[in-house]
Amino acid sequence: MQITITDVHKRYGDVVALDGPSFDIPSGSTFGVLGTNGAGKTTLFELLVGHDRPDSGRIEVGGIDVDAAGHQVRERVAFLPEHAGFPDAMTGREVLDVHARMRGLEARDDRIDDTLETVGLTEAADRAVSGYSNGMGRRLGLAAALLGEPPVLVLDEPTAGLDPRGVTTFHEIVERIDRETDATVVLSSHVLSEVERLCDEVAILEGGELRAVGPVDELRTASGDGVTVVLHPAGDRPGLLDAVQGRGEVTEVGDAIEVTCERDAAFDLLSAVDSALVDRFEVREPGLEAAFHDALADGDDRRGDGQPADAESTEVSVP
Ligand SMILES: Nc1ncnc2c1ncn2[C@@H]1O[C@H](COP(=O)(O)OP(=O)(O)OP(=O)(O)O)[C@@H](O)[C@H]1O
Repeated sequence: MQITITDVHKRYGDVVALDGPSFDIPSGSTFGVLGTNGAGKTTLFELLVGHDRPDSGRIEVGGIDVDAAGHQVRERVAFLPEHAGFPDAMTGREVLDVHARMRGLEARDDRIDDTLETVGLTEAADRAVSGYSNGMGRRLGLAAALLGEPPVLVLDEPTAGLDPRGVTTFHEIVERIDRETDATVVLSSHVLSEVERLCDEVAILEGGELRAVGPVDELRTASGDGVTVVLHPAGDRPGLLDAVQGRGEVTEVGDAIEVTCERDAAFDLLSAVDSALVDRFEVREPGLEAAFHDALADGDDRRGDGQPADAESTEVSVP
């Protein structure tokens, strides 16, 4: 089921949470929403699942406007919020039974058994949720979302806080959903390797704006490889700046001068400077991480500050 996001704006008081992103999420894809902290990912998801309304713009799920027909959309879209809680005294099976009844699902017992199996909670189904680990709780949340076999599944940072084994289990479940169903899965994550593994396409948000969107393979290739040469000038700094000018992207970072260029141009750059001034090389492989940083840097350039984004705003986990 295709999702279309068109020029969506949302403010909370003075804070602009979404500033007009427009993109399509193809039917049946696994789609990643990436971004810095506060980029607007959760806000977008809250609007997408009909929990909140945009100030302007439009989100359509399978051609239906979420704002105009939220109840129809809620039947099609299941949401795993970042922090899903369950009553401690209930068992996993009881939690799913309540969810199934609330949605008026038929053949509840069979569906619950199947879903418990899908998320690997069959053994723990009749234990109280209070004894579940963090990862089991997340899988129970996913099971609740999956019960009605939704055509759209929205997962907000589904693996945040899970240990490596929990993360792997979650990845395997999402991959199985991708393989075995036609569901459109939309997930957010700060873990770029996770998005690279699971997602066909991604959108990159920053400050509520869309910075990049497209198939993971294309973004990865477009990012290209490159080399950053870090120079420590001794004495003639203007002369060194002159020598590197036009040989790459030149940035002054404290005392250092950093020049980023394509791999093939690195030899010309190095022959233009005294090798004693070269502090180190950083070789960048093409990949989603490079694409992510490129997208944020493009946004900085458009804003005209020319500075790399600050440490907080570029926080991403790259295991
Ligand atoms: N209910 C709210 N009231 C006030 N401000 C809000 C509210 N919800 C979100 N915001 C603000 O809107 C901006 C976008 O927040 P959002 O939670 O959508 O970002 P995010 O990309 O999900 O961030 P994170 O990666 O840290 O979870 C932030 O500046 C946030 O502080």
